[in-house]
Amino acid sequence: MGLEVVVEGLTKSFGRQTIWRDVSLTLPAGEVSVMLGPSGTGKTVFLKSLIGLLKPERGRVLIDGVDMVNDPDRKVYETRKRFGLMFQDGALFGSMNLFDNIAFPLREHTRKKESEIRRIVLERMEMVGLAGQERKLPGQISGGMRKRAGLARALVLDPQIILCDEPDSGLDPVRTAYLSQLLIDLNARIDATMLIVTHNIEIACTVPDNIGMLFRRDLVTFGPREVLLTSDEPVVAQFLRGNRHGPIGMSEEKDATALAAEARLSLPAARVPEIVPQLEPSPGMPDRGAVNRRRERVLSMLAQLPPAAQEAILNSLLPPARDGRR
Ligand SMILES: Nc1ncnc2c1ncn2[C@@H]1O[C@H](COP(=O)(O)OP(=O)(O)OP(=O)(O)O)[C@@H](O)[C@H]1O
Repeated sequence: MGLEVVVEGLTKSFGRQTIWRDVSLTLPAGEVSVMLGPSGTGKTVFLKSLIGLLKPERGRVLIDGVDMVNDPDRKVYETRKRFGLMFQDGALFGSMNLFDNIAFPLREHTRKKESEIRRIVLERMEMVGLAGQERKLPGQISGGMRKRAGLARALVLDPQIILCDEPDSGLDPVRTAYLSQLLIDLNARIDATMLIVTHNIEIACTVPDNIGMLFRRDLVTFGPREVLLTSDEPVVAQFLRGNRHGPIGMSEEKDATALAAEARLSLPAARVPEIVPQLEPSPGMPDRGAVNRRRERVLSMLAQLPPAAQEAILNSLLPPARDGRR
């Protein structure tokens, strides 16, 4: 099963620019979480801090007893091997074919025989729908295929935690829907803890068990998906609706004058997305182990959640009616 990731009081700056401060959250073991946030709010910096590639000034990131911020490099390096990382562009080597790209971490970090490497690489390529494409170069395949190749490479060392940085960037809506299903199927198959950074509302509404959001140097919220999806926080509502009106501006924050002018206008209400059911694994896939664990966890915290989130959670636990509605 995946590992729990506990983040406590994390603060990161570059020089005088504070990226975010005092961020605390727990990625529950084996569950899928999404981190939302407008461009430039430090989502990628957050991912890099989890794996110890960037060092926040304050706070801890605890994974199986190792603190990725403060422990010696040797321990951090060992724990990093338990992560699988999927970067925005797949981060493939352009001169290597897909097989060699995906085999790279195995050849670099293990002493496995070539026959074993071949078995693992072909299995992971099959998992992400790339069977038969081993000899293609990254330049000869589509962006979506490159992303799936990046995902296959992230899987070869059997990671217990998978971090995906904007897996949907550059994909059309149909390919994004396939990718969402692939991420859920993957979670069902390997039960890894997953954190996906994205701007994509479709992914946020259908894939994760938990959702968080970074804005203006703070973690606005992190918790069961129903909390953010029913939130009436202006920044959350604006982000979910993809609306110009609200605290998020072109350069991340609007100044007080612009906000006051907006408040004086009476603006048409934008469409509020409904809570849609979370994706389930494809037919033939195992059930997700995370579902039962999450149900117990969320029910134990129910009384502390806002009323709208409580209602949405209880509705989601009801058996579907004959017409498929809850
Ligand atoms: N190594 C670095 N040195 C200095 N500043 C950095 C460094 N890495 C990131 N930053 C700054 O940190 C801020 C957050 O960047 P980050 O890439 O994490 O944002 P993001 O939320 O992932 O954005 P996007 O959604 O556009 O990818 C930006 O202002 C960026 O310029």
